[in-house]
Amino acid sequence: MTETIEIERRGLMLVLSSPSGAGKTTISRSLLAEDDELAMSVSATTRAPRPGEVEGKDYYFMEPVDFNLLINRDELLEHAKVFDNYYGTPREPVERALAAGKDILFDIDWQGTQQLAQKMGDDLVSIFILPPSTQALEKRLKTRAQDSDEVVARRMSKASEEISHWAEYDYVVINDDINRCRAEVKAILQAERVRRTRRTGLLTFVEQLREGY
Ligand SMILES: Nc1ncnc2c1ncn2[C@@H]1O[C@H](COP(=O)(O)OP(=O)(O)OP(=O)(O)O)[C@@H](O)[C@H]1O
Ligand SMILES: Nc1nc2c(ncn2[C@@H]2O[C@H](COP(=O)(O)O)[C@@H](O)[C@H]2O)c(=O)[nH]1
Repeated sequence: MTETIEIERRGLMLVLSSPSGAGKTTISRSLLAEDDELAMSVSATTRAPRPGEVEGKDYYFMEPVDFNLLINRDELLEHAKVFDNYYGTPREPVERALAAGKDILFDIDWQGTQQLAQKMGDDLVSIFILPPSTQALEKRLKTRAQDSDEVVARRMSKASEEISHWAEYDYVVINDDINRCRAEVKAILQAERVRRTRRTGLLTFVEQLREGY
């Protein structure tokens, strides 16, 4: 029987950004369902819950005054105003997961990604998801049927501005076919996990190899 060699490594932070409706939530759910080493960062937001959204699973929903408290106590790793609401990443769960060697998935906008990139450096791997066309994007937002016409129109009006940040990301994936898109994101995650600089156990392993073990 072949022995499986596990090399110790640091956890990584995988960020997905896109214009609203391009498919981040869909891709995230599917990755999480089949990957035990990956945990989702659950954001805090002042947005009202959509039908079916669960407190503590989809978001921590809160009043602006409570969101401000998190900012003042430095309990958010990053935060931003997106489409008239505030969103932020609670610091403690991320630090705990990274310390346990888990990888963490973030569904955040370009402002949050810029803040995390400054703070976390090489631990961050960022992917920008593009829709196949503007028409497809609008259709997805309408078919999702969870936001009012006004909200959909507002998000569409911001899509071009969001997309203008594509070149700030490590990878860009087009979500035309969901299976292919998911496979590409999975391949990026797999490759980043075996990046030499992340594998803290490699030095000892190689030294032992060279000593004849
Ligand atoms: N490749 C695809 N083809 C067709 N529909 C898709 C595809 N990917 C996602 N969708 C659908 O598009 C809608 C929007 O997807 P999703 O909610 O994942 O987007 P999002 O990027 O998370 O949006 P937001 O930023 O608003 O949270 C959903 O109804 C989803 O089922
Ligand atoms: N900077 C951050 N952006 C976030 C965070 N959580 C979500 N988001 C982004 O907000 C928009 C809208 O999300 P929705 O759930 O209301 O459709 C989307 O682009 C998310 O990526 C966060 O913690 N920080």
